[in-house]
Amino acid sequence: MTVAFEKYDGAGNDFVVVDADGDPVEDRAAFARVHCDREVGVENEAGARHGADGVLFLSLDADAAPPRVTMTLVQPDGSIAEMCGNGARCVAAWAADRTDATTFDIDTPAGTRRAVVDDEVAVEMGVPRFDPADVPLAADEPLVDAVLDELDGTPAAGLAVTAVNTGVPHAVVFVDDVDAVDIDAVAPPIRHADAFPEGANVTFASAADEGFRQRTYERGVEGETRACGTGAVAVAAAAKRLGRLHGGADWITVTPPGGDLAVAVPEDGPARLRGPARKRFEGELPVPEDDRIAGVTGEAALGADRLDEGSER
Ligand SMILES: N[C@@H](CCC[C@H](N)C(=O)O)C(=O)O
Repeated sequence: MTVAFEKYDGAGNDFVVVDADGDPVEDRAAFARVHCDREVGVENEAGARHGADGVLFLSLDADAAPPRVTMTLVQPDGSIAEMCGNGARCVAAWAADRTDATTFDIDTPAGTRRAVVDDEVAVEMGVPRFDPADVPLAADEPLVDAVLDELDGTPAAGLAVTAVNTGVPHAVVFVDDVDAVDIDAVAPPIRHADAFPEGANVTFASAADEGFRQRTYERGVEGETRACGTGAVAVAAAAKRLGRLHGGADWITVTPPGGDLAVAVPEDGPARLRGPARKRFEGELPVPEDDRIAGVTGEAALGADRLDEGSER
């Protein structure tokens, strides 16, 4: 059995998109594990890049005003993310490709988010939260620019971490140069720290001309992605809290490896995230049974098995 899919990306954060209305995928976690695999997953249009940062299962109510989309992001390890900023922007682009509308309400596990499509896509991201119960954080006080003793003896020792929830938990670390960070070594001890009972995405930021450069190691992907929207908002929110935002501009530029994102974190309202999002290609994908796809090589099955090991938060 196969299912129709489209591939979208938002500033390089890429997703397999499946219309959930009438979709035959019963085991969504198995589907995501197999097709997101960066070695053997879905190929891009040039055959140059495999896999994806997640699968968006979407249900569109085009008759609502504005049209509504229910969004479920299943990550490469099979977990469901409460929110995804670039995913939400891809959702709006997907809905705009199917309707005459330019404004959409997107229902996510983190709440409903309003998105507007023009030459780019802007999405409302909620108010960043620092309270320990909201992150969540195993602490009585917010974790702001603090060194965690539990990181002693790890490659992350001595780094100052700010914890913030921008729909999902982020640990933000400001460094002099994000490109100098050995992210696969430094991020995992923070991502799995006891301070974060549900784990955390780990976002590194360094000051740039009009904002910040960003690199994020994502929970659920268990690796670095080319962009992360909740991470970009986390950088701006943490920078604001720490007095690192200068100039008073409404919007700042946050630049992950995949392209520029614009972020606003006003005093009195939800954060906003703006940037490119577009469809790349489409096709049909086999629906796996028990993490295996009939007719796909043993290498694919090995990839799926390997990802099983990382499926716990
Ligand atoms: N790439 C996303 C974030 C997805 C969620 C994250 N991996 C988690 O499990 O918290 C974004 O653009 O925000």
